Formats: sequence, C-alpha cells, structure tokens
Amino acid sequence: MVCGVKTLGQFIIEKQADFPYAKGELSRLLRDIGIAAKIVNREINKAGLVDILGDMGTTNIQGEEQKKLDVYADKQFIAALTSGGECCIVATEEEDEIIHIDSPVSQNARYIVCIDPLDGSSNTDVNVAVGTIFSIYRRKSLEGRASLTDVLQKGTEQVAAGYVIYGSSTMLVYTTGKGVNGFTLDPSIGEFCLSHPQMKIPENGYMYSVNEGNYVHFPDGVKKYIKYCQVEDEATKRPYTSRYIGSMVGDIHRNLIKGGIYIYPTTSRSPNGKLRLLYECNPMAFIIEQAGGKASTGFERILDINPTELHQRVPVFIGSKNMVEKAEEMMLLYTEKSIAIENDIEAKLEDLNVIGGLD
Ligand SMILES: O=P(O)(O)OC[C@H]1O[C@](O)(COP(=O)(O)O)[C@@H](O)[C@@H]1O
Repeated sequence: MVCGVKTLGQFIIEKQADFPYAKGELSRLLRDIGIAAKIVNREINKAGLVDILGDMGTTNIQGEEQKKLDVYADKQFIAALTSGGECCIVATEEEDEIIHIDSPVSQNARYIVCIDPLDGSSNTDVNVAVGTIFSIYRRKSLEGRASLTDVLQKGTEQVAAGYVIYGSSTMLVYTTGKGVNGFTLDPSIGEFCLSHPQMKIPENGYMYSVNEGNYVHFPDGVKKYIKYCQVEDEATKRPYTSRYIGSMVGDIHRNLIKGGIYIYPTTSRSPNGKLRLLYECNPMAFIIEQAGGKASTGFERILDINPTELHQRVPVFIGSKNMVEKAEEMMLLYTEKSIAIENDIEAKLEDLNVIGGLD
C-alpha cells in the first residue's frame, strides 16, 4: 500500500485469490494493458507538442480516416500484449484481420484480447476525452494455433473487460465479473490507484446521450424515446438533460457515475448501427451489467449475441436499468406499430387488387 492508496498491481494480485485456479496470467495481462495505457496517456497529454495530432492519411477496414493517435495507440497495445507473453491473439479496430502473437514468450498464451485502442477518434485533435476499450477471453481451442473461432465468442464468455478514459484525469475501470473498480492515474508516482471501489450505476438517471443530428434517420422507437426524455413531467424529473461527448467511453463513464443512457441505434444509413460488438459493445455491456445497469440492442441482450464477424456492428442501448427498459419498451411498441401499419397498407392494397394484379 503506497501512502494509503492501493495500486492497480496490488489490487490485481489481491483479487487473484478470488480465482482458486489462477496462475497469474490474467493478472499479468491486465498489468500489460495498464502499462500501455500509461504510455498512450503520456502522448495524449502532450499531443499538441508532438507530431501526433491529425490524420494518418490511411483508412481502416471500417472505412474511417485513421488518426495518428489511433495508429500510435494500436501499436502500443499490440507491443505490450506481444512482449507480455499472456496473449495469443489480438483483435483491434485498426487492423483488418486478427493478429497472431507468435513471440517466443507467448507459446503457451491462453488469452485473446479484443481492443479499441483509441475510442472517440473524432475528439483526438480537440482535447476532448477519448478512451481505450478492451475485452479479454480465454481461448476455447486446446490444440495448435488459436483462430478466429476463438475470438468470435459471446460477450457472456468474457473473463475481463475494461476501459481507460483519457480525460481531465486518466482512469482505468475494469471488471473480472466480480464488480467494477476504478483506478485514477497519479502522474507523480506513475501508478493507477484505487479511487472508485465497487462502482454502481444508479437504476434511474436523468441524462441521455445520443447523436440527435441523426434524428431523421432513427427508428420510430428511438424518436419516441427522445421525445419521452424531452417531455415536461416533474414526477419523473423530465425533461432529462442531453449530453453527448462523441466518445462512447466519455459518455458511458459519466453515466456510470451519475446515471444515464447512451444510445447508438440503427439508422437508415447504417442499418446495423455504428459501434462494434467485439471491442466496443461487449466490454462496455459487461462493465455496465456488473455495475447493475443494462445493455441491449433495443430488443436483445448484447452479451447474448453470437458474433459472426470480427468487425460486426450492433445497435446499442446501455446504461441505467430503468432507462434502458423504457427505451426497449418504446422500440418494441413502435416497431410493432410500424409493422402493423405496413401489414395494414399491404392488406388494403391487396383488397384493391393492386398487389398481385401485376402478375
Ligand atoms: O460521430 P458519431 O456518429 O455520433 O459517433 C460517435 C461515436 O463513435 C465513436 O467515436 C466510436 O468510433 P471510434 O472508435 O472510431 O472513435 C464513439 O466513441 C462515439 O460515441
């Protein structure tokens, strides 16, 4: 214990006792992620002084302009996971395919890491909070080289998940399925120190985070939920406050502490939403559920989704339990309504013999 605070390293070792068969691999893996996060934090803190702002001039498989910080962070986490020896595959937002870690120290590595090295890329050049999101699985296959099949596991199979927020202070928040704990980086000692033990998200919140600029492209259920948030109603403390940072980590971290909901739904332009299941939605869903909140597609629990692709996108409604349930209620109601209307129109057209007449 350093002058009364518990460091991340000490906490991880201490919690290892919760896992009778643990051999320390997961602890070392979390340590490696913590080290890479400190290196990325150092560059972000002096971003304006070093050549790390702006575009790289390349695009990733998502078709997004890669920022220099995206690529820098990607390289730092891959390097830390390669030299650490506990990781056999890394899947990252910035790499088209999975990366096999074949370093000599990783021969018996059993863990898979899915990572968004730099979340909130649109904010990197404007000094607004950005983050890193990570998800850890144990490989399923026992023999030979691990493969994509070992990566495409349901969110319920995660052994750990976390995020780092590079904001007014830098924090690392993670879970191993036994609650959520937050650590603040103390630059004077270069250590993440336990600052937010056993984090819980309030069941009710009064803030909603959604890019309302896309309103016209949203499904009816989302439009109705936004209207619901904006109605004057003292009893339910509405209207709620709208807060949207443009960094999922920033918005969800705030909602974890204060209560709230973050929504990135499908839109007419992105029918599967924008955010990636493996390294954005699954880890955040594991953390928020462990903190007492909820995470769904609007219809289905995020953690129950069977992944089929590495960079698969899903719609996400995540945050305070009662707020997500209200949004789900709206999605169901208005999706059913629009289906009913469609069926009704079809029936009327059939009556008018407009459909089928064309055969
Ligand atoms: O600008 P939009 O479409 O609202 O998207 C913002 C969302 O996309 C993200 O930036 C994710 O994308 P990146 O990981 O590429 O940054 C989220 O952090 C954020 O909430």
